[in-house]
Amino acid sequence: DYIDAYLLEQKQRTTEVNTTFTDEQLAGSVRDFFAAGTETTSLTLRWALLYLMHHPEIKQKLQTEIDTVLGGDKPTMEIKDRLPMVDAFLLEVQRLGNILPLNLPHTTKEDFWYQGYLFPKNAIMFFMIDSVLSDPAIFPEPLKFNPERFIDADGQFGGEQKDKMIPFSTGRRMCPGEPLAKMELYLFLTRLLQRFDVEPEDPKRLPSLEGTLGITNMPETFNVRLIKR
Ligand code: HEM
Repeated sequence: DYIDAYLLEQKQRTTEVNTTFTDEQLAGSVRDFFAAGTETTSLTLRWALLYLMHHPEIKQKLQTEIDTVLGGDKPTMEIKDRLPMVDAFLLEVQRLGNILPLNLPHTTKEDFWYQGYLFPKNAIMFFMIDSVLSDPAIFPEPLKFNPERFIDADGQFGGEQKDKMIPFSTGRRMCPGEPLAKMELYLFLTRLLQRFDVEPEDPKRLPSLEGTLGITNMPETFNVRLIKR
């Protein structure tokens, strides 16, 4: 669909001087979508599996919610709002899994001063997502895995802490894939927990929750048992 829309737009701009709708630009955007769209969601799901193994009581809550609302029906976007615990769990996974803690690099287009510091033109800057997601002033007990922090007084997905979550960054360059990523995470997790129990290979030796920091924050390789329900 994206390529179709792009090619149509390109056709309408054939007479435009210096158009950015070039074949090279199209190849670059498609490559970006693959790079930015596959590793991110799969990495988040790997963190989700780890937290499910570490918190069987939360897994149980999620399965009860899913069974009560869906029974055996397929999850759809229409009923998503009726699964607040699923949303809260995924957001807490995004907070502690924190897959892009350093964000992506940005460059200053011109010199500017901020709080007495000069940021020269062409400086490479990282707006650290981690400085927000692990801030105890925003998220009390930030190291504690606690999806309920995103459940409001009415038992719905909401509350102040939810509004402070920025795993997709903020501003004009924030992730354009946010709606797609959220849809994928919700559909995948809900269907998985509806069909399978997620168990560690050895309950006495749970896989580590320590991440390895590169461009992304990646969990160590681990095994998981998926048992048909
Ligand atoms: C859990 C999943 C994802 C997370 C946490 C995530 C997070 C991010 C972050 C933090 C940025 C940098 C924003 C900035 O520079 O301020 C970004 C950029 C981007 N993301 Fe995502 N992303 C996810 C999934 C996706 C998906 C599914 C797609 C598309 C299929 C996507 C496409 C992009 C693109 C194209 C950019 C670059 C935008 C630009 O530079 O203007 N992302 N993402």
